[in-house]
Amino acid sequence: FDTRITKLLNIKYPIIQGGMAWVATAELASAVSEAGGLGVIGCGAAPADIIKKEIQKAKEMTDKPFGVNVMLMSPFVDDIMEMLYEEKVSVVTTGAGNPGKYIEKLKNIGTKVIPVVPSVALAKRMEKVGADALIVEGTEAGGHIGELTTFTIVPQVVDEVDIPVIAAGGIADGRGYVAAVSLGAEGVQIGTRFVCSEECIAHIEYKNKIVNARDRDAIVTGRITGHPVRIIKNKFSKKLINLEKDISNKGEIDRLTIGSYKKAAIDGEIDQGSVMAGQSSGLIKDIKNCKNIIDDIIKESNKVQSYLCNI
Ligand SMILES: O=C(O)COc1ccc(-c2c[nH]c(CNC(=O)Nc3ncc(Sc4ccccn4)s3)n2)cc1
Repeated sequence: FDTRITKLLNIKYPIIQGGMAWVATAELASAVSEAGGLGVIGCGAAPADIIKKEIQKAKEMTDKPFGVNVMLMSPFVDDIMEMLYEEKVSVVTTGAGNPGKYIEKLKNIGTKVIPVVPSVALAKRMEKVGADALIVEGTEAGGHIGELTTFTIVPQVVDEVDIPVIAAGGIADGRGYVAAVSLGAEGVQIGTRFVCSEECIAHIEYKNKIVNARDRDAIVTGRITGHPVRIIKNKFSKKLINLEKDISNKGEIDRLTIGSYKKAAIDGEIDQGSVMAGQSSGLIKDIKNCKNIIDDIIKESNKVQSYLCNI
């Protein structure tokens, strides 16, 4: 499983855990890193001191590398970056924006910078401003998404950049890992699958909603506000879909969506909150610990690869 990603990040397997707001805490990140992947603490829209505490906790829970994911639409993004210049974590991933103005300072302190990009144009721009690698995320992913599928956007970016590509969006098992590598990726980022892990502090109702979800339950809302977000169908999503019939509800939709993720993910109000999850929800049938999640991906990918060698 040695790729430029395992070398760049000094990890055993090129499996990155998605840094999801609220639920990607030190417990989850350290469990993934201990299991040989890269655990990632999710900043979401939290203030810098809260994230600093999570980083300290992770440093006590594992000696292995872990990362921090910065959601660039957070009102606290500048404070978070200032704190990260001090903390010197090994990896920073970014989402929902362009991290161009922070990359140089992070790289100067030895932090690897890996932006999530949903398109070729942004991928080329990020390579030009010094990204160490790219997480190329397909529309299958949960939360804030682009419009292109993993299957099509990953090879197009691989063809256009020289830095390593990590595929994300819809990957939850060994088949997805092997498929991503076939498309030219040198690693995968996995989010929804890790929400349904024992170590993740997400509410059990949120985990069960994902486990019980079927193939067509992870729908997209917010396209009309310019912030498409993939969530699992529930009473709340039906309310959003109704509001979307009238563009004048734009502000209300955004406010409802961002503010209500905690309600589902932490408080377990899975009918009245936004249950952010990807289309891989239909593949996820159990809740298991991070070591088993990673070991099962590796075992299944070995099986798939030996099968591929014989066809
Ligand atoms: O062109 C530019 O300046 C930036 O363009 C981009 C557009 C999209 C992305 C992107 C897509 N996916 C990701 C990584 N994933 C995510 O960021 N997932 C998220 N889930 C919930 C979030 S909170 C939120 C934020 C906005 C609206 C609603 N909710 S952020 N980044 C990255 C860059």
